[in-house]
Amino acid sequence: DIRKPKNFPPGPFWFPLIGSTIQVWRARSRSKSLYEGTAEMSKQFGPVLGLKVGRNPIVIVYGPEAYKEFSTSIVLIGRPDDFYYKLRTWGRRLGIILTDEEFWQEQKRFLLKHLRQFGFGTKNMSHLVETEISCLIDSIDKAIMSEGYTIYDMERFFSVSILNTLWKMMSGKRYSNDDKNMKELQQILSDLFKTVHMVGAPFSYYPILKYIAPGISGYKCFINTHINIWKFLRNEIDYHKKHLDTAQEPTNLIDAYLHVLKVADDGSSYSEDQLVAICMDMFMAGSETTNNTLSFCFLYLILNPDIQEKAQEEIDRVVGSRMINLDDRSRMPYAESIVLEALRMFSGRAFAVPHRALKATKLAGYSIPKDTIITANLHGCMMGPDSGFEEPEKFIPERFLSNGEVHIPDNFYPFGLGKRKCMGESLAKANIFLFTTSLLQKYNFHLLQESPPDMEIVDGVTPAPVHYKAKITRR
Ligand code: HEM
Repeated sequence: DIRKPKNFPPGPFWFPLIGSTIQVWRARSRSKSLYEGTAEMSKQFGPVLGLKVGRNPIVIVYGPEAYKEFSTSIVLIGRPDDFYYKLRTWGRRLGIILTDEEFWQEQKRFLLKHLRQFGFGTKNMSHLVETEISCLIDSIDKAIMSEGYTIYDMERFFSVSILNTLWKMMSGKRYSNDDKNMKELQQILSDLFKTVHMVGAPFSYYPILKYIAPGISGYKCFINTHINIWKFLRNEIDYHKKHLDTAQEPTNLIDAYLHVLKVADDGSSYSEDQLVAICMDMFMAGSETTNNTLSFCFLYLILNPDIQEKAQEEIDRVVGSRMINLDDRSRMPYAESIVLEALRMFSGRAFAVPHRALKATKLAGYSIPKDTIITANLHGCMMGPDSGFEEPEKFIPERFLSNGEVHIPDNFYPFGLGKRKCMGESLAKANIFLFTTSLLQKYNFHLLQESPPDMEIVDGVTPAPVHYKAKITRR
């Protein structure tokens, strides 16, 4: 314990070499997930928890007050060396150069400007999502036709459609709902997210595991996923390079980037590797998050038919049978409250993307040395004792309504706060709103009596409900 930095946040004893790994591992095994395990530790040691896993000091904040101070700090805004912590070092060795944080601001500005140009956060985004919904509805209608109902495995129900809404802006391309390659790629990504964790993976803390237990430590899965996604992105970028016409206005982000690359100075942050890195980050950040939030949403909808009915009453009254678009959102507070409650259910089981201290600083009066990794267990803000949400485990959309209008409490930050706030908030919310309402407009979602959903949560980079099925009938 003597090696703890002075005034470091309180936490369990640090053993030589392994730090507090055993205590974290025990807490996780007791409560079945890392978010619940570290929530227990935060109750014991306080809202700013000091840990050490392997060689790495890690601070985990819990609860609204500590979270606000952490995420609005102007010092705690770095990312770990590599985006998903030590894991990415291996990506680099494989030739996958990842987004360097010095360049991030310039790249982020570029990304936001151009994604907007291709539809992000604009009216065009509504059309883009509507196209995907129409395709999904066509395939459900076909499946329902013969028997009058269909049964879907909800784990991958939305995945290709959701990725398309992002990929259309990034690459100008969409994939069919049953595209085998895309389904496979997403399955690989989803497997990785279940094997590793936002705060790292066993092999990132104990490199020896790569050699003695490549399977169990998640190492094999990590390498396979990166190789597969990297190959996919490289092919995509090569295709764009081959067909690039600089005389034409670009119509997607990859082309816009390649245009800039042609005229960029040597000293700028633009490079082809950087483009691969951006695509990789967007691919990783943008699909599983929204997909899993929708999985939580539909799980609670099939468990609560009365909530489906209330949403359908609002849809029928406000929209009728025409296609729903984003302009309808302001007139549909009940549907909007379902979106917010689904986001609470997802992020209440998640950790924020880890940050790194750019220099030594203070947090809640404790000393945080330079390069300490800090993350937030969002359970504290969404479901914890200080969250302000009553009966937090229950799906109650009405908690976001006051006098019939949407009311968002102060400590509700599913997309983070401050400089490192999520870039995809508008797309994620648009997708969750439009997919949920458009499907409820046409269908009822039922519990499958013979295989009721297990209410366990799959722990990992992005939490998800355990695999469940739903029976879908026309309304
Ligand atoms: C339900 C869906 C989503 C949730 C709950 C979510 C949540 C978050 C959170 C909590 C962060 C970390 C904030 C921090 O570090 O303080 C984040 C970062 C990020 N998200 Fe999302 N996100 C979602 C969807 C998306 C989508 C659709 C995209 C892509 C368009 C996206 C792109 C990003 C990026 C690029 C970052 C890193 C930003 C940076 O480092 O500056 N996210 N997200």
